[in-house]
Amino acid sequence: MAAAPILARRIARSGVLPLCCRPPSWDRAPRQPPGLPLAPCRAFSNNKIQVELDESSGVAMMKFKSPPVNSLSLDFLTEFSISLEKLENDRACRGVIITSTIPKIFSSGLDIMEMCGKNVEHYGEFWRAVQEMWLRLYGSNMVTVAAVNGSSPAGGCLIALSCDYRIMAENPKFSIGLNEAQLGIVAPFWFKDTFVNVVGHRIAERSLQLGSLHPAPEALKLGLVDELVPEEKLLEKASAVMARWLALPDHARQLTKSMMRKAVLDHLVAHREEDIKNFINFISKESIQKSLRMYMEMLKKKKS
Ligand SMILES: CC/C=C\C/C=C\C/C=C\C=C\CC(=O)SCCNC(=O)CCNC(=O)[C@H](O)C(C)(C)COP(=O)(O)OP(=O)(O)OC[C@H]1O[C@@H](n2cnc3c(N)ncnc32)[C@H](O)[C@@H]1OP(=O)(O)O
Repeated sequence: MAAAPILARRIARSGVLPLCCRPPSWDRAPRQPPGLPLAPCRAFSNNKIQVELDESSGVAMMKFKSPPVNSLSLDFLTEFSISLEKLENDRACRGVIITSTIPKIFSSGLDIMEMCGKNVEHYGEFWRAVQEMWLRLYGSNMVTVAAVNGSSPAGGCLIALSCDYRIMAENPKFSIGLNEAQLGIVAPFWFKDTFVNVVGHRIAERSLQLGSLHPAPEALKLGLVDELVPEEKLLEKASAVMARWLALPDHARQLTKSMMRKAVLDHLVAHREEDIKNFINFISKESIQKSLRMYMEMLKKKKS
């Protein structure tokens, strides 16, 4: 995936500072008092995502911190891809736990405002960033564990589905699923394939057609998440799961993961430009724009 030049152009246009141009990122970990041994921890943080790598375990903790709801805007997606790329290229990093700093929300999915009332160039750029994020996460060599500590609709669910293991807080008020149909839009084939690979064809077909958001206990029954734990135990459990996965030799686990995911990844790589065109045609339709506007209005009314 030769994404670097594309990312660089996008960052330049979006105004988000690339990590490589910021003050040396690995220096931003808290300084140790003199005399104490250095903690084997490196941290970097950008506007919307914070990452801390524990070098002794090889595990990075990635926390989404984009209020109010961690929606996946173009800037967020760019930062996410850059963070994943940095960790992927860091020999000290073998696994990443993904979670959120926002109470009750893991991620609200793609930022609907990025898909409303914009021009064709913007839609193309946005969709390429969505693809890139997924290609990096689903195709990652690292062990990826989602610690889902809040609601996780649509694109948020895709992030969790793209990880190797999903642990969710056992709060029945938190829900997860690919609810695109409820917005009057269609989950693209690679969202669908990722979903099918986790829950199987029948459950995916029913859930996608109904645009279902499954409360945590139901998500567990369907196999959409692997386990539920009390919220306060989520990160501890994620670390324990990570340690179990990291006990295996990397090369064997990585080759197995790649064997399981290759067909789905290759499908998008082979049809990337066509997929972007389809998205642009679809999202530019007046009827789809109207559905999205109505959905946003409904969200706002729900508040008042
Ligand atoms: C043929 C096919 C070819 C190609 C493919 C074509 C199309 C595929 C296209 C797109 C695929 C999209 C996938 C997606 O991810 S779409 C996004 C789906 N997301 C949702 O439905 C989530 C909606 N949000 C909620 O349900 C809730 O906000 C919540 C549960 C996440 C949080 O609830 P709260 O009560 O805590 O907070 P709210 O008051 O509702 O929200 C706060 C604030 O945030 C705004 N907001 C919420 N979600 C989004 C979002 N996804 N994007 C942008 N903005 C969002 C919300 O409006 C509030 O704003 P204000 O404070 O009122 O300004």
